[in-house]
This record gives sequence, C-alpha cells and structure tokens, in this order.
Amino acid sequence: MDKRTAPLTESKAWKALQDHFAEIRGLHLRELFAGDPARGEAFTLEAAGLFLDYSKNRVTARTLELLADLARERGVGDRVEAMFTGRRINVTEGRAVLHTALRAPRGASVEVDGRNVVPAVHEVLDRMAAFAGAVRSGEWKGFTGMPIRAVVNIGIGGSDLGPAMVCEALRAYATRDIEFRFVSNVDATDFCEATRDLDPRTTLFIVSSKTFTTQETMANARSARAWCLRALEDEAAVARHFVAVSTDAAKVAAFGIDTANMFGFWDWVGGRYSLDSAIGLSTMIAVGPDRFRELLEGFRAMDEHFRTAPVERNMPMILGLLGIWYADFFEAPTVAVLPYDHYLRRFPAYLQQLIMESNGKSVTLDGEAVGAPTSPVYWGEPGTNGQHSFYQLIHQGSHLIPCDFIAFARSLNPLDGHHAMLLSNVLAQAEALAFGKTSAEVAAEGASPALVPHRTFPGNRPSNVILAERLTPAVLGALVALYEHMVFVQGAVWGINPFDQWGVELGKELSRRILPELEAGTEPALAHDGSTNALIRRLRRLAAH
Ligand SMILES: O=P(O)(O)OC[C@H]1O[C@H](O)[C@H](O)[C@@H](O)[C@@H]1O
Repeated sequence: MDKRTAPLTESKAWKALQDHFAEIRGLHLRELFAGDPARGEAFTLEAAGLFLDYSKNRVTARTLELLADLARERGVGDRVEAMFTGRRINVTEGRAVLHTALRAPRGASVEVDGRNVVPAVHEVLDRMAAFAGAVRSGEWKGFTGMPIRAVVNIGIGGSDLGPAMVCEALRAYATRDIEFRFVSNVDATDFCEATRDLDPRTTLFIVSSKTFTTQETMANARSARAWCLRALEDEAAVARHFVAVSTDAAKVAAFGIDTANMFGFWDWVGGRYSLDSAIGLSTMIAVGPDRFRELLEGFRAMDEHFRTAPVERNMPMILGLLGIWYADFFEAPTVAVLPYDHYLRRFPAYLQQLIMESNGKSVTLDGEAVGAPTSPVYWGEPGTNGQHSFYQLIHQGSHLIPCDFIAFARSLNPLDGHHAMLLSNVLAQAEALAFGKTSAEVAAEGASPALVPHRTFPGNRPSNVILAERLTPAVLGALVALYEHMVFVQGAVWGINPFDQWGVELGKELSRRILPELEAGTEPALAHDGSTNALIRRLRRLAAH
C-alpha cells in the first residue's frame, strides 16, 4: 500500500524551519517590533467578521513563509478539498468528514458516494425549526396540557459541550421563558441537581447521542424517564416529554422514544463537530430558528474563507501553523484560551474536546510515529477572572504558554464603564506578556535591588488577539469554525487523523469489566493489577458500612 504521509521531520520545509528556528529563537518581541513597527498592522487578518492580530508572535515574515511552505509540502490544501468534497478522509473509521455540509446553503450539492447530502440536512433543519417554534410558542404541550418551561439536554462529550457552550454564549439572544439545563455526568448528582426544582409536567428532555449507546447518556435518560413517569404515571407521557437526537433510529425506538420525535444526523458528522447539526436542537429552541440560521451563516462564511483564501491570508491556516511553530519548535506544552466575554465561559471546555480529542494522537495515518509533538493541552478561563488566578504563571513561570485572547468591541450588557475596563485589561495583558518589564526599568522605578528579579517581567510571551464587533450568532459560528479548521490544518501537517478517538475506548472497556466487580456479596475473582484489585476491595468494604 502506498504511504499516505511522508515523514514530517524529513520534509524540506521542516528542515528549513529547524534552521530558521535556531536563528530566531533568541529574538525578543521587543526587537521584532523595534525592527518593524508596522508589524502590528501587517500581521493581521480579517475574515467572516473576525479580526486576528498575530503580530505578537515570535515570528518574522520569513517564519510565516516557511510555515506556509510546510503547509503546501504537507498537502494541506488537497486535504481541505478532500474534506469539503466528501472523501472518506476519516480512514480508521471509513467515513467522510462533512460538518461543513451542515451549513451548506439550501440548493448546494455535497456528495457522499454519489448522493447529495444537503437536502437531508435542510429537511432536518426544517423539522427542528418547526419543533423549536412549537416549543417556544407553547403550541407543543406537555402530557397534562401545560407548555414547556424547561428543556434538559441529556448527552455527553460532543452531544453536550457544543450545545451547552452555545446556549451560554448566545444567552443574550435566548428566550427567558424557558430554562435550559445540561446533564452529562453519570454521577447522579448531575441529574438530581439539574431536575431538583423542575416540574415534570413542563419539562422536555432531549436525549442527544450520536450512537445512542453511550453509557452515561443512557443511564441519565433512563433516570429521566423514571422521574417523568413517577409524576405523570402514564407511559404515553414519554411521547410529549422526550425527543431524541441521534444517527441511530433503531436504538432510539428500542429505548422507547417514538422516531417521529427523533431528529437525525449522519456518521459523517463527528461528535465534537456536531453543534450545528440536530445536536443543536436545544440551541435552536433557546435562540429560535432565525438566530440558529445566523449561526450557520457564520460557520459558512469561515468555511468559504478557509477553502478559498491563500495560505498566507487564511485565518485558520495561520492560527494552525502558529500552533505548530510553538508545539513543535518551542515545544510549548500548552495553549491558554482566554475569552474576555463572560458569555464565552464554556468556550475553553468546548475547545478542549474539539482540539484535544481530535489531535491528541501520536501516530500518522500509516500508523507510524509522528516524529514531533502533536496537540498541546488547551485550557483557559474567562478574563478577567483568570488574571487573578493563574496569569502569574503565564507572566513569570518557567513554561512558554502561547495565549489566544478573544474580545468584542461592544458589550451585550453595557453597564457604566465595565466594558472599557474589560477591554483595557485584555490589551494590557497581551502587551505585558509580549514586552514585559526589564530589570533596568524595575530598578529605575526605585525597587530595592533584592526585589528587582522578582518584579521583572521577561516578556517575549506570544499571543493572538481575536476581535469582533459584538458577540452575535454569526460571529460565534465563525469563531467555532475557525478553531475547527485550525485543528484540521494541524492534523494535516502532522499527518494524523483528527476524526477518530480510539484513545477513549480502553477506559470504557475496563469500566464494563469493573462494574460487576464492585458489587460485592459473592467475591468474583479479581484479575487486575495489584493496585486496581486493592482499590476495588477497599471500595466494596467502604460501601458496605
Ligand atoms: O454522542 P454519543 O454517541 O453519545 O457520544 C458522546 C461522546 O462519547 C465518546 O466517548 C467520544 O469520545 C466523544 O467523541 C463523543 O462525543
């Protein structure tokens, strides 16, 4: 079989980047800006309502050329086309990767095995819109004839993080007549706390699971069913209080949900790429079908930019290549995402699955070692809260932590001076990280010699600043698509498959084995390692007290 990927570290562009890195790694951002004051204007991009300032990165124009060469040499452009045109690029699962078809306009054509999938996408969107409209207007009634006042999405991973993040992010646009809750954890506390103050007569559960086999989701869905039937005392109530979102109609029916109340999607939508599929049903109920369409338009605008802009002017390409520069050459182990908008407080958690489940791999499509570090750990908290917590380490700690700052010119909740304070903080942090404060500057301010080293800021800590005018549904769509495509670029350069997740399987398999072993009584022979065996015995003893 032909090799799918050539070794990354033997590529010409990689070697050129290594030489270049040796030359510029010691350069300080102070020097880079002194040598080229225009870089603050030059190293910027605009696309789909987003503005990216990447000037505070430890790169020169030459670095960017070489990174673009790397993208070309690794065939990223061809892989982009392969994705958009429905080729089965998820080779380990034999699937196409077509989240971009979820936002294709009505009338477009995207084929998988000779069949245009766009009509089916719009058919589901139309059914979702009709259902969301009925729930929002009160036309959809609960079993006792009362309108819905709470929507509880039951799902985990991609069937939770996306809709939970978007419902929070677009709260300013959401109906206040309905409460939205998200239950994901198999820990019963999640379900119990989420439903404690809800009325079963006015609660709608959306059971969201691509496979409809996920242990946590099925356990929570069963508990929700029991909770509902305890109050409503009639099996027929299920049809008014449960809908399902899944790719598997047979399993939905087997669970007892009428497939007339099911919204489908397809195996070519990865869980972590599914928030704009039927998995977004809770979002659509929250913000309404029109706002949901605006969200899709934002995704689509970024998709078009990604597909058509040259590498050097392509926002997801630049973001992805800069990520590779830090992960592979500076060997930076993490990246912080710091949204300066409280509505985006779940955005870092959402990105963690999108990025780390996608590119947390070490072997290429051919099953060989990548030869360089792959995805860094992503983490973050909204500004300004993070500043009073972990920014100390970003400013003066021993790790290099590239940061993505995200901010909006206008607040959705203007309140006396708050927004200017928020924005002054985001700009100040990026400036402080990049330029720091030298010991001479600290000494000149009169600090005692003993304190000078403690009060010195080395600077040279890189960041991107992503700005938009306001957090709208379209801007959010563009922002999510930006990171989706950043992940794609990085996966293509590393030669890995960002669309499978075999690494989550072993834990699931072992937990199925351990589950009956925790139930004491008869003592099943334990055949784990010494630690696991001892922990099982201890938990049995403690639970028995
Ligand atoms: O939507 P589901 O089939 O229930 O899957 C939910 C989640 O569980 C899996 O373990 C995967 O790691 C995730 O990628 C997925 O999003």
